[in-house]
Amino acid sequence: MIDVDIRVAVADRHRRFELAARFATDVPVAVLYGPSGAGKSLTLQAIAGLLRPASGHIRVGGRALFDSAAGVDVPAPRREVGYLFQNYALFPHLSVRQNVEFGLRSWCRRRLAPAQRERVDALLDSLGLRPMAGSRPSSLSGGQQQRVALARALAREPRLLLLDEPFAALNPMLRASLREELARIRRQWDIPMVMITHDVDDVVALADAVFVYAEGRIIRQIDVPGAEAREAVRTELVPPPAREETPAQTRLRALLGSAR
Ligand SMILES: Nc1ncnc2c1ncn2[C@@H]1O[C@H](COP(=O)(O)OP(=O)(O)OP(=O)(O)O)[C@@H](O)[C@H]1O
Repeated sequence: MIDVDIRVAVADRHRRFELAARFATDVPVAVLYGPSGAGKSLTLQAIAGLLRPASGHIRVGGRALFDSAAGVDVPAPRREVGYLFQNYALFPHLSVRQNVEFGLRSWCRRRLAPAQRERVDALLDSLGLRPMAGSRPSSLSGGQQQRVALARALAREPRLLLLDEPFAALNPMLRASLREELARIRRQWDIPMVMITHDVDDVVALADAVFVYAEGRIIRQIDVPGAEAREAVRTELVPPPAREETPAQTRLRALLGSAR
């Protein structure tokens, strides 16, 4: 179960944004969906421990990661939450294997334990990365880089995986195959996921519940209880038909037309 109820304010010199996100779910794949700038990434950052809410709580599997009333704020590295960033954020000077092993090493523990080595090998195999384990990320395709980032996020045995638009940088054909791969990986490693996407096809393929954002709030929850409900979500998420043209729009269209 993931249980989030947070209020966060971010501001720079010119603007301020307030997020008040609240959702609780125990589905395998929860999707955060909504327009750009609605507060989805800030929600993931707060869950990962990269952004401190002003108040509220974040609980994963019954464990409090943040609770302002109880004074709990578990540091990011101890949250056991994997985070797959939009741009993968791989280390360019490390090989594929070193990237995957990165989170398992520390300054005092240079060698991996046998169980950790086994997990890294299993992840490299499972994601088809073994042949390129010694290569640098720059020599890999976008889809391969995405798999390295996924393997790295899974290597530390997270209790929850956060994915911020994991397919955004990929071409449509690759997206379709990586969606299937992600669904398989999720089942194989049995890890719940919270994923941001703008792509209704991602929602249809993967989501068990959708939380719809607008202007810093979750305005709607759509449950996807089974395979037959999947396609129905598409119609729920399609934007409403355009409103009838206003008189001002008609004038503008006429002006633009006559200017040609
Ligand atoms: N440090 C900051 N200072 C000021 N505003 C910020 C800061 N970080 C984020 N914002 C603003 O907060 C709002 C929500 O940002 P967020 O990244 O959560 O949006 P999002 O829903 O993930 O959008 P997208 O789908 O485009 O990634 C945006 O308007 C963003 O510009």
